[in-house]
Amino acid sequence: MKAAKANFNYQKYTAFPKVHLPDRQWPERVITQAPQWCSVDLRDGNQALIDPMQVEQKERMFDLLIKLGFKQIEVGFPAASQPDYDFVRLLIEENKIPADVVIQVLTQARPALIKKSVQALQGSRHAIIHLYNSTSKVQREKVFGLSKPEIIQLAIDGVHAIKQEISLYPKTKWQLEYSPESFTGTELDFSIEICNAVIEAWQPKVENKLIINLPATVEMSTPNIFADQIEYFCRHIQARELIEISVHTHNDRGCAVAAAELAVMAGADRVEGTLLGNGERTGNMDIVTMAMNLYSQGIDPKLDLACVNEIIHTVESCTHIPTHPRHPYVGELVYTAFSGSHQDAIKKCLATYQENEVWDIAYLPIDPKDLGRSYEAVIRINSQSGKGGVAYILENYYGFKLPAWLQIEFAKKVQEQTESLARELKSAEIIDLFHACYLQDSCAKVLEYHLERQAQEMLQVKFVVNHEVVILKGQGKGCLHALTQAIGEYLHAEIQIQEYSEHTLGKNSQAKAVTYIKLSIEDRIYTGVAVNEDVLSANLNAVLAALTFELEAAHLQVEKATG
Ligand SMILES: CC(=O)SCCNC(=O)CCNC(=O)[C@H](O)C(C)(C)COP(=O)(O)OP(=O)(O)OC[C@H]1O[C@@H](n2cnc3c(N)ncnc32)[C@H](O)[C@@H]1OP(=O)(O)O
Ligand SMILES: CC(C)C(=O)C(=O)O
Ligand SMILES: [Mg+2]
Repeated sequence: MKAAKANFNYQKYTAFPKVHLPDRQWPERVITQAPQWCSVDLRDGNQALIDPMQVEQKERMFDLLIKLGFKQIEVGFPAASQPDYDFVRLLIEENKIPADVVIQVLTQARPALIKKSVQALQGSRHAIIHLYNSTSKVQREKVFGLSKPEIIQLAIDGVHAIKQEISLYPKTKWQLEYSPESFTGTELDFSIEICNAVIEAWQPKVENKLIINLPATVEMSTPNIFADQIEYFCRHIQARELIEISVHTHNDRGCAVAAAELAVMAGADRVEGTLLGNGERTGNMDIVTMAMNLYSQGIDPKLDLACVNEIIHTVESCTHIPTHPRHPYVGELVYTAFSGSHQDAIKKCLATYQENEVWDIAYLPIDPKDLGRSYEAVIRINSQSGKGGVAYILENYYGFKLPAWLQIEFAKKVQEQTESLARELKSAEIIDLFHACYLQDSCAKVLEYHLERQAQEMLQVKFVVNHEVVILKGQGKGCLHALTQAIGEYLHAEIQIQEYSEHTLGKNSQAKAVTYIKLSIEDRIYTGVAVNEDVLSANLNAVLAALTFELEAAHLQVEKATG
């Protein structure tokens, strides 16, 4: 794209006016149930695409929306394009609309377009015809060149044209949705005036309510101001009991979800949006995010969003718009922690979490498993990670429960590696590094041992050093003590056991034992890790592994001295 010369100048803009509503009620309200959702993926989402969907793609998207549980779906703008018209016909003629689902189509207030839209819907059981016209000052004055009464007349004429067309198809249950398009840029009292005129022209009934949809066609203010607009509208519109208030927010300021949520607190009954937020400019309100926000508060979102991968796949294949890896709830990276303190906190919380208790895990607003994500991706290791994350990987994927001192030691080696490679280390690379550091085949290992319990433990142990068999004998308070005493004599050094722990690696009867040991000779520290079917062998091998280098050096000295 060729860059235009920038002319960054905030003085070109002015603040959006506040709504005078000193006794506003919405800030004290909480959302306790899901609104009526209406998907506009197949219309608003579609009209924003570089290549609008073909009938086959629309079918796939429609099937997904049904699967997720949408009961109202705006399926297109049938007067605008042939694929949109054909798709509506296909849904009706091939009986693809479930009995509890209502389709909706959009039309401008122009007689020819209304006629075609109603024709497209003929034969449907229940349909919502969605009429819109722009009402904002800028649109009235600069786009339409019409006065306020003329704009009202345009809407009224549209309602009458719809009434006339639908009278030809009495078997269909017709519902009207009216949108004063560009509501956010419209004087509130004028929005109310035009909607009252539409109510009077349509004459809604309790059993067939008129939907009045208040769009943030362009998001122009903070969400609290939008909420004020909605509450003001709800309090002043006539026949509130005969209408459903719907909102349709766009994301120009990045607050479409927040605006829709506050609008529901302010009295909206219904919310229009798209899956993952595709739509004009910065997109429509993302229904997945808003529904998951409800879910995360323990509220039934009335949509089943568990099949996240299918949602992403279908949306991407129909829109050709990739999903951001940090997209709320569904992005590839949103349940992943790279940073040390986050990993540590997640690891500690998950360790104590019991199935079916209220979810309360640091840094994870919901359980990734609810959306089919595994914990595998939760903790990933790069140079920002700490011992907690590394320990989590070793314990959860490979069964090694490193003692705290070894977590610290090994995390340093991991960090050296991530820094030198300047990238993430995959879990397989972490276990490889662990093997390379502590579990090398070349470590000295016991061939045979004999242990006799007398006043002290008497140990005889046979192992290979520098390809030669060495036999040592020692005694002590336990086998480890006996072995370090025996090796100490061989090395002419005093060996101290600083740390020791062991656990089983795995859960079945064939589970192996793993021993972690930290030894010291003077101020030198030696770490040993060993895995064996037999706990005693694991203990002995851990000591030998820690001291392999010293044993090899001492063995060479002995060889030299004895010729
Ligand atoms: C905020 C929204 O998302 S609104 C929905 C917008 N979606 C779309 O526009 C997608 C589909 N639209 C289209 O394919 C085309 O615009 C069509 C087929 C509907 C109409 O096409 P055309 O008549 O050829 O062209 P165009 O859209 O430029 O028409 C603009 C005219 O319609 C008028 N108009 C625009 N909106 C409306 C409306 N809601 N009600 C009545 N008249 C309207 C304009 O004032 C303008 O009138 P003018 O010709 O007297 O200047
Ligand atoms: C047609 C209307 C509802 C619309 O899409 C908008 O105003 O954003
Ligand atoms: Mg829109």
